[in-house]
This record gives sequence, C-alpha cells and structure tokens, in this order.
Amino acid sequence: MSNDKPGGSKDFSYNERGAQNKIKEKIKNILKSSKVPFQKLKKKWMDQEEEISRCEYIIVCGPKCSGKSTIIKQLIWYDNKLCYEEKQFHTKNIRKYLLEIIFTLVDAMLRSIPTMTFDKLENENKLNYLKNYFYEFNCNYNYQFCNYVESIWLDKNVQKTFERKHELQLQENAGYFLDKIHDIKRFDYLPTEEDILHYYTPTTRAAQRYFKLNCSPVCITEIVNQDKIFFRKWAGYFENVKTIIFVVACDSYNIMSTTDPTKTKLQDSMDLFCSVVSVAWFYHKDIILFLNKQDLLEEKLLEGRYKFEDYFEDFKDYCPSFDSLFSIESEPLEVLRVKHFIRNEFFKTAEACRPEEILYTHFSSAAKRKKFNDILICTVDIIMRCNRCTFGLV
Ligand SMILES: Nc1nc2c(ncn2[C@@H]2O[C@H](COP(=O)(O)OP(=O)(O)OP(=O)(O)O)[C@@H](O)[C@H]2O)c(=O)[nH]1
Ligand SMILES: [Mg+2]
Repeated sequence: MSNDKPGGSKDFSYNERGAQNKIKEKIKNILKSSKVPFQKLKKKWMDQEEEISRCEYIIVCGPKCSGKSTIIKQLIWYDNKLCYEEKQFHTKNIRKYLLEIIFTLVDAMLRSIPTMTFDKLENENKLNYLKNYFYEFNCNYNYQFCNYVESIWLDKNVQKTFERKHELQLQENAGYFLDKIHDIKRFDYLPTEEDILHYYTPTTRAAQRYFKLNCSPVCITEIVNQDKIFFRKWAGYFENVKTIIFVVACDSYNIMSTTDPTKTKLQDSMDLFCSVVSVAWFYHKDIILFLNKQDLLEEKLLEGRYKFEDYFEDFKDYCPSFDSLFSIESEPLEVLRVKHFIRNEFFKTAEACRPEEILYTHFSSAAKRKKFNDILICTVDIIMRCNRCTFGLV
C-alpha cells in the first residue's frame, strides 16, 4: 500500500514499533529490579480492581456536630483496632483541650456577677504559668502542667462556675474530660478509645475513608456544609451510594438554630432530613437514622431545666405506643416519651416522602464504646445485607 505522506503509516508503524520495544524494555527492567514476580503483581492489581468494584459506598450526613465522625470512627474500629501510635497521637490534643476548658471556666468565673476570684490564691500564679506555657512553641504538657490544671479545676469557685455549664461557651463533653483529669495528668496516660470518641475535631472537608467491614471493602464519606438544597443539587453525584446514614443530635431540642432563629437545631435537623428523603435519587437507597446523643438528652431532661413541651407543642398530648413502653427497661417515662416522640416525627417525614421504603432507626450514644456495640453490630449487618442484595447473594 502506497503512502506518500511524510510521517505516514510506514513512519508511524516504525515509530510505534520503536515505542513498543522501548516499553517492553522498560517493563523487563522493572520486573528484573522488582523482587515480586510478575504473576504476583498481576494478581495484586486484579484483586485491587475487584475490590474497587465490590466496594460499598456509604455517605454520612446530618447537621453540624451531630456525631457523624464519631459514628464513622466506630465503624472503622469494628474490624481495625487502634494501634499504640494512633492513641498516643491524641494525648497532646486532649491535654491541650483540657487547658482550653480551664481557661474558659476561669474566664467565666472572673466575669461572673457578683465577681468571683479563686478560692485559693495560689491558683492565680498557676494560671499565669499555664497562660505563658500555652503560647510556648512545642509545649509538651508535662507533669507540672497537669498538676496545675487539676489544682485550678479543684478550686471551689471554679467548680461553682462549672455548675452553670449550660450558660457557658463550653463543649458538651467538657465534663467528661474534667472528670478524667486525674488519669490524664499521669505521665504514662494513653487515651482510651472512648476518650478519642469524646474528643471533637470539626470536619472541614469531605474526605473518603476506605476500610474493611466484615472483610468487605467499604468507602465512607462524611458530607460537610450541607444545607436544605445541597442534596437536590448534588444528589446525582452519589449515584453509587448504597446506604445513607443520617445522624441527629437529639439533645439539641432546646438550642436555637444559627441559620433560622425561629427554630431549634432539632427542628432544623428534621427539615434537613426531609430534604434528604425527598430526593428522587435516594428513593431506593437504604437509610439508617441515628437518633444520637441519647446520653446527653437523658441528662438534660432529668436536670429539668429545659422542658421538651416548651419547644414541641404537640408533645403535651403524645403517648408512645404500648410496645415501645415495654421494649426498653429502666428508663424514666419522660425520657422514653421524648425519644419516641422524636423518632415518630422522623418516621412521619419518611413515610410521607417514601411510603414503601424501610427506615432503619437507632437510639444511639455514639461516644460510648460499650453501649454502642450492639447498635454497631446491627448497623454492620444492615450495610452488609444491602451489599449482599446488590450482588444477588440473598
Ligand atoms: N456524650 C456524647 N457525645 C457525643 C455523642 N456523639 C458524638 N458526641 C460528641 O459530639 C462532638 C461532635 O461529634 P462529631 O462526631 O465530631 O460530630 P460531626 O457531626 O462529625 O461534627 P462536624 O464534623 O463538625 O459536622 C464530639 O465531641 C463527640 O465526642 C454521643 O452520643 N454522646
Ligand atoms: Mg465530623
């Protein structure tokens, strides 16, 4: 076949053959220098490809600070235990956080009306030491530091200030770490899994996490900065997702929303949930709803300062079903009524938007390792069941 064009097929095939030879040469060299035999490498690539195709995609959504990352941590630790280095990594963060709590408390004490100062004057010097120390680069939170923090915390007037914790700018888990101050100050302190679950790091960007759950590959993504129109706009991007986890902080029933001052954060969560379940893309996806922070909800209700009916008018006449009253033991009736009322509200929304689909729900305290265990097993089972269904195994 003639080919007059310069750089035509003849030239091209020549060049192509040359390039192919070069690639072959390169592969030979790689294989020579690599200690892994070619067949093994090939199997590894194929395994990886198969793993990606079998991957179970999950998204975790819900309002800010509801416990999304905490639930992801629990799922990751289901099969993968935390190693020593990972625990040690959190030691410094937890000590730093403890110091921030102390500063907030002391600040609130000094600003209180009528004004208060330390009960023990020596704590003033300790506070100054901590303040200087805090701004030092690379401070290592040594034994003296921890002793000073404890001494300030045990001051009578600081403790009195902590009684007003709901009025202060303190995170809800501050009390957990203050109660553990004696352990945290030990030089060999290594955070427990529960300490790490209680420590808060805001998620600032959606990052995918790949891990094994019951030996199956899973890819989980925490959605950040979602608003009510987020899912309508972006739902198409989640086509591969098989399970949606929605997390609500039930103790937020008395906290006003930052976006809509006429609503509480719990009402805001219900609106967000409504926008998720009404997205057409999600109709046949499995939705697992975590009614989270049950421990904090119970604590708040039993304290009696914030009555639930002051925020949800319909609650006054609400009576839970006979079954739900007897399914859980040793819980005060008021707590039972509130948690079932909240669940009912979510059920109503789900039924209105996707009447034929199941909504899985859990009353959870995600920061508690043992309490969460049964829920975790159940959740993994739901996720895996969905996975098996997709691949025709059930
Ligand atoms: N006591 C208690 N604390 C919880 C529970 N669930 C989560 N927390 C705490 O609540 C805080 C926020 O939890 P995260 O899991 O980081 O919440 P998030 O929804 O990922 O927050 P963002 O990433 O900021 O949106 C952390 O300090 C957790 O330890 C719970 O059930 N009980
Ligand atoms: Mg998070």
